[in-house]
Amino acid sequence: MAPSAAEDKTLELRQMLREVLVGREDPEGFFAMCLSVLGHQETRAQFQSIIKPLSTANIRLHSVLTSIYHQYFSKTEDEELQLALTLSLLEMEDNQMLPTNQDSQLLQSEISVSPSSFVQLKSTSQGQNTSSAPTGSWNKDQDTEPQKSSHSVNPTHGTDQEPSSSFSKPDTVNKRDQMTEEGLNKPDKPKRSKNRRQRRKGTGQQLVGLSSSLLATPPVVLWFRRDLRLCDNPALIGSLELGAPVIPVFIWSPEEEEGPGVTVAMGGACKYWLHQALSCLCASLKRIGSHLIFLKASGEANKVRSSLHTLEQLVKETGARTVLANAVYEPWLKERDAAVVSALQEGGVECKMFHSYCLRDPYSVSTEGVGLRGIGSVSHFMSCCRQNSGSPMGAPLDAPATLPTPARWPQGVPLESLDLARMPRRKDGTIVDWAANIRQAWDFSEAGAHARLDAFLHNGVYRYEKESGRADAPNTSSLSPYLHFGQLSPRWLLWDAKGARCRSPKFQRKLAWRDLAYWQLTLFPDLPWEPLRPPYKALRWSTDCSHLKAWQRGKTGYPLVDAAMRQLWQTGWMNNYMRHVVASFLIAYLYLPWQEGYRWFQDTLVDADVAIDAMMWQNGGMSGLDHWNFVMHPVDAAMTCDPYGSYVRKWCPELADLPDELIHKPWKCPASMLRRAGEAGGVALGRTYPERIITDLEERRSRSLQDVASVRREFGQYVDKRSGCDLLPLPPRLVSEALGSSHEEAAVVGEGRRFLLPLITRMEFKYQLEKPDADAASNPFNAVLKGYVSRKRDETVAFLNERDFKASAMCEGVQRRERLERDHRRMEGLPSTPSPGARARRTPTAKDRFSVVPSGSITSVN
Ligand SMILES: Cc1cc2nc3c(=O)[nH]c(=O)nc-3n(C[C@H](O)[C@H](O)[C@H](O)COP(=O)(O)OP(=O)(O)OC[C@H]3O[C@@H](n4cnc5c(N)ncnc54)[C@H](O)[C@@H]3O)c2cc1C
Repeated sequence: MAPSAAEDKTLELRQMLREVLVGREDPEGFFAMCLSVLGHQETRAQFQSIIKPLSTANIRLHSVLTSIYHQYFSKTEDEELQLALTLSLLEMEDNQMLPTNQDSQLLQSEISVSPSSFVQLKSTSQGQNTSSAPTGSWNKDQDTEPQKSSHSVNPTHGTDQEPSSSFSKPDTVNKRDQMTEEGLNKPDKPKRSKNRRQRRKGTGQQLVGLSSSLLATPPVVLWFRRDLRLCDNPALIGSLELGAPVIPVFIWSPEEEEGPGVTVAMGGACKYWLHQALSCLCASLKRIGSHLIFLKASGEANKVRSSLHTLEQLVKETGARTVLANAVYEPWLKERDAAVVSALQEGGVECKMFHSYCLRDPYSVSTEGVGLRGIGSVSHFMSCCRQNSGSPMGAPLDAPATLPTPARWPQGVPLESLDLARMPRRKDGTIVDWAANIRQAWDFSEAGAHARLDAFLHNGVYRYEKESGRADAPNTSSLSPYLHFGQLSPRWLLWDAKGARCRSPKFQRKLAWRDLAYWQLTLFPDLPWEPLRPPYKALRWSTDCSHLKAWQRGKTGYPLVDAAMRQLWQTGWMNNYMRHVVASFLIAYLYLPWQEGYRWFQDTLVDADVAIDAMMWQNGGMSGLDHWNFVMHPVDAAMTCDPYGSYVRKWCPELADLPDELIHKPWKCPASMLRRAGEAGGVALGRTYPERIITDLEERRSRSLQDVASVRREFGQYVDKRSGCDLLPLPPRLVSEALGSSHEEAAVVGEGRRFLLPLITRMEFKYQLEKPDADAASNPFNAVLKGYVSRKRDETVAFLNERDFKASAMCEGVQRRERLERDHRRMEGLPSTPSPGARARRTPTAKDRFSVVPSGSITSVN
């Protein structure tokens, strides 16, 4: 009887084990191979039996492999598995799990871009999309029939073009080596990713090389937008599958990006990044024999049509019959894309969109079967994804080795003429190079993204779970700008994060946060400017421009806030914890409207992202779907994020000589200490470093709470009488999901009756509603987060763990000694000693030295 497929795989892995034994493969590579061939569950079940022969042949190797296995399937696995399932990652198709040595078979089998990556703009349900996915395939028979020195194939695909010319099989090895040199294929990857890379190559890298006769076929326009990469780019691979020359273009259309409201979609820092990223992408395309055409959206007064107009001209000029792109999800851009697709298709041009910007297409996420309770939290969002798991997202795709070029390139404009990296000129004609520090801080290329990812997975990720808030150490990935501009796909990131030696569930969850933001934007297109909770629109916000300016420029007199705002100004970035600190300061202490913070971030962040930024500022501004359950104190927060003051020393060098204990509160320094600090004559508050712009922090907090209580009372119809929660007017899409009706029906129902949903609401606000004039100090749910509380808690937990362990070890030792003593006395016929249980005991209290009884209250951060 022929062996089953599963037996085949096990056999093959046993053979591979020999390679490990003779040192041709390393243990990690072998383990990665098992994961890749057998999948997660099977590896877990079978790995021990596969490596069993080693337990006699090479015990050391056996124990190394066993420890890799145990490390991988550690106790955090369940959480990870849950996340992966949520994101449909584990449901990959079999042909994506083929091992390295089946690559050659892949050449002959159908190669397709993951169906789930295709998004049809006209349809609303993901299910419909899959059926019409682009399914370029290789003709097996022709592929094996060499024509001169090349293989000839006849690609068939879902478009009305049927190119019949021949392909030449490319020298993928050389090309791949070349790519590796350029850093695109991540030369430093640990061995475990090698197999994955080769597998991805199977799905994309062989799809290259055009013979000259094919150049006569109509070209494909590959429209780059926020997917400025070669790796894991479904539209790029989709264009290769069509077997035609490819014209990569980028169209700059600022009005379309901006949409209908005040989104500041492309601020100065982002434009600068975009300029650099485009230049890098162009260089990468040149390395694979292609080119990037830059175009400015042109034409009609009706701005919604300007990209369309440019594309129509391009199609006319080049004779292209197909336009491919990866979808973007801002509602106004989706609308624009829908108009482009339908107009082009009316003109006989096939137009297809692929899905890759988020892990889940936000338009496919539904609350059906989950309900609306807890909406706005990432847990609720993940439940929605789990309950309504869309198509599997498949494995990441490798970059192609070459890209077929057209016989004649269309006319483009120089990148500089898009005016993305504009530098003002001084009167004397010299240029104000405001981006010099940004240039120094970042590598704008796709290779730079991969290098950062690798660096993070080898280093920062080990501290991510506990110390991602530290501002003085690079414990987070800093990948946000690359994700924003699509220089790194979230799928690639998640894939690598899951395959890394140290896997942080908290980090992987961040990608769900990212998806959540896009989902919220699709539900509430005015998220960037309109508070979602109606009462908070009426809050008494400050109009003090001097406060706003001081905040923007890092001159508030609070070193932690100033350091973060200066880091933002100089490098275009700060970590998540610091964003919370400065946002809390703006909103809870300065009473400035969150929209000001949002707009400043949009202008200065290199990762400024309309969806994420708006969601976070809405939440911080108390009017989002979720409420931050904390307010960061501008001084105490430093205990968590900058305990030794090194972050402040870096960004506020004028304070560098102050001692650690006082660097976050220079106003507490004795005058003599200030005078002595610093080389250039000390620190002079108000001169070399600003005085605090506000000093009455506690009072301001109280007023902020009282203001909230007052608007919640005034707009009582938006407060649930029973639970005290804020009520949200539901958008039609959520109503329809809740009622199980169509959007249109829901809109009709909604017109007559507004549906209000209770939202997660800060306990502090609920209490304040009952005692509107109480001050913040007397509110038992006071949300101000004292940095040291969480640190102290961590230390207490660590201490208890250590003590518990030591205590139990000591106890065991004592018991053993007592047992031996008892046995000895029995054998010697001696009287037994009194049992320890008979001794008088006293319950330990918190006052006892080294007591294990924890004391004090603990405030937790979400
Ligand atoms: C007021 C405020 C505004 C923000 N504005 C933006 C913004 O414009 N653009 C932006 O990308 N992030 C924004 N964030 C979220 C977060 O601060 C950044 O994503 C993060 O600091 C980027 O650093 P990192 O890549 O090292 O993150 P990591 O911790 O390494 O996380 C990895 C990735 O997960 C995503 N991510 C992390 N945190 C969040 C989050 N809370 N919500 C959604 N996605 C998240 C990002 O894409 C990030 O790159 C904002 C947060 C706050 C509090």
